[in-house]
Amino acid sequence: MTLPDIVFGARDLTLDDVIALSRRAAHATLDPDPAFAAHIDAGAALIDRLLAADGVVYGVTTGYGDSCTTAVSADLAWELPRHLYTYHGCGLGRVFDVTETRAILATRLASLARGQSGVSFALLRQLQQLLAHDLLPRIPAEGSVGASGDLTPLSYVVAVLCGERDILAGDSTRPAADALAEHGLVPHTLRPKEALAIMNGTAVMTALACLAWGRAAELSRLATHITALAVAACGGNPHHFDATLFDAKPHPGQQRVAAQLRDLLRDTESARNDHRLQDRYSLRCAPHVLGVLDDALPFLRDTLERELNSANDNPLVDVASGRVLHGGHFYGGHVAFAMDSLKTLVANVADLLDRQLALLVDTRYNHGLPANLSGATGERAAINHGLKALQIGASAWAAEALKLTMPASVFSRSTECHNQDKVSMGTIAARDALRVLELTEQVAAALLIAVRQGCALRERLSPLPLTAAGAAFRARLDAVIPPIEEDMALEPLLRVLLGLIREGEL
Ligand SMILES: N[C@@H](Cc1ccc(O)cc1)C(=O)O
Repeated sequence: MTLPDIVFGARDLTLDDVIALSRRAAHATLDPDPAFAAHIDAGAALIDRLLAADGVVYGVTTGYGDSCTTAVSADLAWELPRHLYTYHGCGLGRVFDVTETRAILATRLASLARGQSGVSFALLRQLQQLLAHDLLPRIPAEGSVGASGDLTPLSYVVAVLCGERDILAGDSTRPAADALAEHGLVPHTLRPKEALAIMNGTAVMTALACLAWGRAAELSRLATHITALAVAACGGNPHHFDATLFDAKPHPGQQRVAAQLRDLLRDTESARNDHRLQDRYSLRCAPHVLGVLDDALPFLRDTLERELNSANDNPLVDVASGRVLHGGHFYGGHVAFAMDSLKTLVANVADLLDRQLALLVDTRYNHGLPANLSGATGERAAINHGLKALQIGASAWAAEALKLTMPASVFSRSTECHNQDKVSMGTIAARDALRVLELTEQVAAALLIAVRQGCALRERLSPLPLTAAGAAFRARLDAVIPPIEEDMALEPLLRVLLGLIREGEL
């Protein structure tokens, strides 16, 4: 199968491009137009010219950050970049997985391809080659305050470009030098500003944010489908999602969720429930919970795509005016806000689904279904406990997700001798968001089992109010989830479902 090309330099990148590259579902290339290479090299040439003319360029002939008042002599300027990535080699924590690492490389390349970072085309080529050959730096996840960019994690990218440190190799690692040589790549010789240009930006948090956004969008759709089956299994009321009702409070995302529920649930007069006109909130207000996420996603996409397609290091070069522009675009405040918001929105989905499960297993609220949705009958019912532990597990995962919603951005610390005295913590927010997504996907996996079981049990009592689309989703679940008559250890099934959720196959 030939993969589609994503041509860096030819157009802006989308979130979907980053996701595709992270899954190796697309191939990274550089714009072959010689004008692109010339445009990039013009930035590096400007640094050379300024250096020759007045001898002082920040981060080239000076120390870094607070050390910018320390002069570096011309003969040491070429050694300086190696020191930058070397002293930042202090990351800890888990190591980013292959998907995250590919997204990080793609995100940094997108930024440098703007041509405002004063780097050479050869550096872009080397970065593109890492992606093309799937040579992925081993990057520890912790140690960035998210302003000054993701200095420490990105130092691992620079090191590998130069043939130092390690790349990922299955469950292990191997020396980058060997891997580069195997692919006929020569370690890159950094020009004076190049290490700073790679490290001094928001690529790690932005890459993680792109992946988180994709998973959240997927989850929003899945949670809506789960809700439809939860309403059906619980003997709930499809009329809660009436179109006229939702026109009265027309948040577009909320309306989309309600419309999707109408698409899945049949609201006939006979489906109306005379003795219980109003269901509990986790069913009745599902569009009001899921709709907030759905309404936020387009806005968050805009924010993240702007960051993705920005020159976000410091200093920047403006070739047209021949100026070096000193600023703070490495500050990831927008990504921090996006991820702090996203994790709250997603954790609310975990909570909603957990509450739906609590209704389904409880004979006081599930309107006629057996306790814990156990399928066992007769004498055997006494020893079977059905989904009792699954509900406890879902509550544990939901609680852990909710606990992680503390905003990261408010924990700014003054760092680096008070040069970086206000920082974004965007990378921590993005890592939180990914963890919250993981936990919420676990809750969703539990609900898939519960609604599949609940629908089968409800059908013994009355027909399900499902449309063709609703029935098709139910059939999809029936194909992967067995009915649970006798108690079973559900971990293997949960892991299969998690895989399907993450591949977007439900
Ligand atoms: N982010 C700083 C540069 C910097 C780089 C490395 C450091 O260790 C500290 C600071 C700036 O551009 O102002």
